[in-house]
Amino acid sequence: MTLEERIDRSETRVCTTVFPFLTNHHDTLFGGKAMAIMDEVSFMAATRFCRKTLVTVSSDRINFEKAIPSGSIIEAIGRVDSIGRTSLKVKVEIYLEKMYEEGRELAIQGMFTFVALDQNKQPIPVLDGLMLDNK
Ligand SMILES: CC(=O)SCCNC(=O)CCNC(=O)[C@H](O)C(C)(C)COP(=O)(O)OP(=O)(O)OC[C@H]1O[C@@H](n2cnc3c(N)ncnc32)[C@H](O)[C@@H]1OP(=O)(O)O
Repeated sequence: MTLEERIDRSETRVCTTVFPFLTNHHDTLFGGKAMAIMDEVSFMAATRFCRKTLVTVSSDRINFEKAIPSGSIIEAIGRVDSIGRTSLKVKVEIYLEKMYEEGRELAIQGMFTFVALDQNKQPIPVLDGLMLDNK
């Protein structure tokens, strides 16, 4: 498998309905809940990519571009964006769909960085043991 194929295969999508337990006093998706969804979907994508123990080390520039009303459907997509030595970055986008209309739009995006750790919680190379083709 090539690196690009491994990235494609590990792309992770999670859909959920914005029910009231996810909203704020504006009746829109609470930013902190959105960030939790983004952390989890990016964690799953990163783990599926390298199958190693990972911790979140940072999140970069999360842009809340559109408010997401209660009662919407959202889809969070996590995809490995770049790979360092012991860390990797995952781009996350959240798309907003209205329940009774076709189409969707990008509402939130951000980047999450994870570090691969060994049993002693020390950073280890992300790509070690992945048997990648050079194709
Ligand atoms: C899934 C979860 O819920 S995890 C819970 C939340 N996360 C945590 O508790 C993690 C707590 N943090 C830690 O344990 C430590 O910071 C560690 C182990 C992640 C990193 O320790 P460090 O001493 O910084 O390790 P080190 O300096 O070797 O850096 C390791 C890698 O992380 C990268 N890194 C470290 N800090 C940051 C940062 N703030 N932002 C981006 N990358 C970073 C480094 O550039 C390096 O990447 P590279 O090898 O690809 O070049």
